[in-house]
Amino acid sequence: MINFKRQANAIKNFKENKHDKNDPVNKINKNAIIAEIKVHSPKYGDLLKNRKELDILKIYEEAGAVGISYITDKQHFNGNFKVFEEICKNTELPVLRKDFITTKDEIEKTAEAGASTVLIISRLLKEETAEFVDFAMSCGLDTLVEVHNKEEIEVAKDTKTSMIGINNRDIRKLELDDGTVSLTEKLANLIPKDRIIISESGIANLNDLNTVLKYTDAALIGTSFMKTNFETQKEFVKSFVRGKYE
Ligand SMILES: O=P(O)(O)OC[C@@H](O)[C@@H](O)c1c[nH]c2ccccc12
Repeated sequence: MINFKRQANAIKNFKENKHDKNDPVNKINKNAIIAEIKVHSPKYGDLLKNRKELDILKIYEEAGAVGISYITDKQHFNGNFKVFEEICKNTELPVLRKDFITTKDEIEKTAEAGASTVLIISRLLKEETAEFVDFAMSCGLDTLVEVHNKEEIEVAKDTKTSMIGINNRDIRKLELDDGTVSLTEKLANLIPKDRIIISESGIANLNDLNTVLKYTDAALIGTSFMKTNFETQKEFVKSFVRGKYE
């Protein structure tokens, strides 16, 4: 039986369109969207705006997201590990932990929290990237290895990671750049098709989404989902999942 709490399985299943046709949400799902509960961004400041993370989680679930992402980094993104644990406990969707992880202890902690996937940033871990992927897999986690240029794709290809994420933003600029989806267009063809390819960051509208999904299996979106207000958020996310504005 396929374990849908595993992010890589969930995306594959989504793509092959094998989801339960009787399920009213899945029936109309078209695009595999990992929705990020992003409470703060270095560029826009507070994105939560008095809402509750778990309420946003419900909205993302109801809108048909294929997975959830949460940034636990406190310094730049005001993340909170306790909130991350709560998110993992309160959803059947696979949850991705985003942080600037450089120790194996943090990977173990991620697995213990009940996450599905851990982000491994090749720019940070360099020649240790493959070892961190192996370690995360031995803890029962899926891995998303993040890349931003050709050299980093070479590093990612030398690992056993099931998923490779092209970050359209440059993490060295800590999100003060807008990111450009043309980076996905440029780099995606360099990644072998046996890996699940995810386009991350700077996806603001359906045009951007359609562009990246020509080359990738899934898209990871935070800021533009968080910037819509609570009342319209579900419809907005749904429009990305369905690939059309209603
Ligand atoms: O808010 P955006 O532009 O939709 O991006 C989401 C996500 O890709 C971004 O938050 C991110 C990508 N890689 C990271 C590494 C650490 C912290 C955050 C990130």
